Amino acid sequence: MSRPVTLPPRNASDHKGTFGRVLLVGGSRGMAGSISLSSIAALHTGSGLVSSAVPDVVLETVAGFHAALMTIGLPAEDGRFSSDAWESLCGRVSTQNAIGTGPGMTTESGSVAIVEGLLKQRQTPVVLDADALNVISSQGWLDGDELARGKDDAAVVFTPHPGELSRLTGVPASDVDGQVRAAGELSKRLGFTIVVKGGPTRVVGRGSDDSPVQTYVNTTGNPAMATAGCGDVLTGVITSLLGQGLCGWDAARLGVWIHGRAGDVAASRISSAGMTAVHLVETLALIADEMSE
Ligand SMILES: NC(=O)C1=CN([C@@H]2O[C@H](COP(=O)(O)OP(=O)(O)OC[C@H]3O[C@@H](n4cnc5c(N)ncnc54)[C@H](OP(=O)(O)O)[C@@H]3O)[C@@H](O)[C@H]2O)[C@@H](O)CC1
Ligand SMILES: Nc1ncnc2c1ncn2[C@@H]1O[C@H](COP(=O)(O)OP(=O)(O)O)[C@@H](O)[C@H]1O
Ligand SMILES: [Mg+2]
Repeated sequence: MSRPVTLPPRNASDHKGTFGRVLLVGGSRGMAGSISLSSIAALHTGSGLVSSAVPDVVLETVAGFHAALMTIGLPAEDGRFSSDAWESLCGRVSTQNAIGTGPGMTTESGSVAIVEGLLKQRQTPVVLDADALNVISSQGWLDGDELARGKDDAAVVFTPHPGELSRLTGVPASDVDGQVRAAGELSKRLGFTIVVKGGPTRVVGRGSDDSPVQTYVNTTGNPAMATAGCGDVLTGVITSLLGQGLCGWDAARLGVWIHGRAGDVAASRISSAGMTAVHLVETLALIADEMSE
């Protein structure tokens, strides 16, 4: 198996705290499934403690998807985060080993405040996906270098699909090479790791502060994964691996590898046309040990 990096084996003395406390922030009325998939994916790839912070109106729905999940209801308006949601969330940020945000959260004012708050803090590693990326492009936050990460700052990982990457960089989704180049420039300028999703997925970033920006081409995954929610699952996987102590570059490479591997196993056990993101997230639990030494 050509895993890009491995996790250490579990020791007899390990406890849930050993494997990280992570938080997934997102969802809205109508898109409660997205952040639930991310959260369950984090549980199924080894995180010790997983919480979902969601608009209060969808708390019961999200909690009902998985008994091991903890849920935090944040202030909501019209089914989505209201502008004071960040105020309720910000005190929890430093208690987490990693945070993933974006799936299903819309780009309204409550989400803008959450994404801004998570980008301004530099202590907790973050994964930004879906509407979190759409907020960043609509606000023009990548225009300057204000968000650039230094060597003591926690990792930032972006997980755009080609449509989201086009909004971030202006390079059309049809220009795959141009998108990877633009992601490389962004990564070099800001110090982020960028997952350019597709078939195949590429990870652009650097392993350490002094190494140049590199591109890793993933070897797993298939078009059976072209079904709603498979990207939401990836958000949770990478968040989980950051929470287990991997750097952005390693978490993203191992994350896309195990995610694609689960997609390959699910497609062969179910069917290419019939597998869904629910099958994908269930399969992750069956094969998660393939990430370990
Ligand atoms: N169960 C749930 O709750 C789920 C909720 N979800 C939530 O829905 C929200 C909207 O997210 P989204 O990704 O569906 O829509 P959007 O950001 O408008 O992107 C689509 C645009 O990009 C373009 N595009 C070009 N190439 C592409 C490519 N390879 N892959 C994908 N797109 C590609 C594409 O072009 P076209 O298809 O027209 O060719 C189109 O113009 C978000 O909050 C998300 O988290 C989902 O996660 C699903 C499960
Ligand atoms: N043809 C394909 N080959 C390999 N992987 C794919 C293919 N189509 C989709 N995927 C994978 O599925 C995921 C889709 O992500 P995304 O578009 O964000 O979905 P969603 O927002 O519905 O969850 C990505 O990880 C992508 O790499
Ligand atoms: Mg997505």
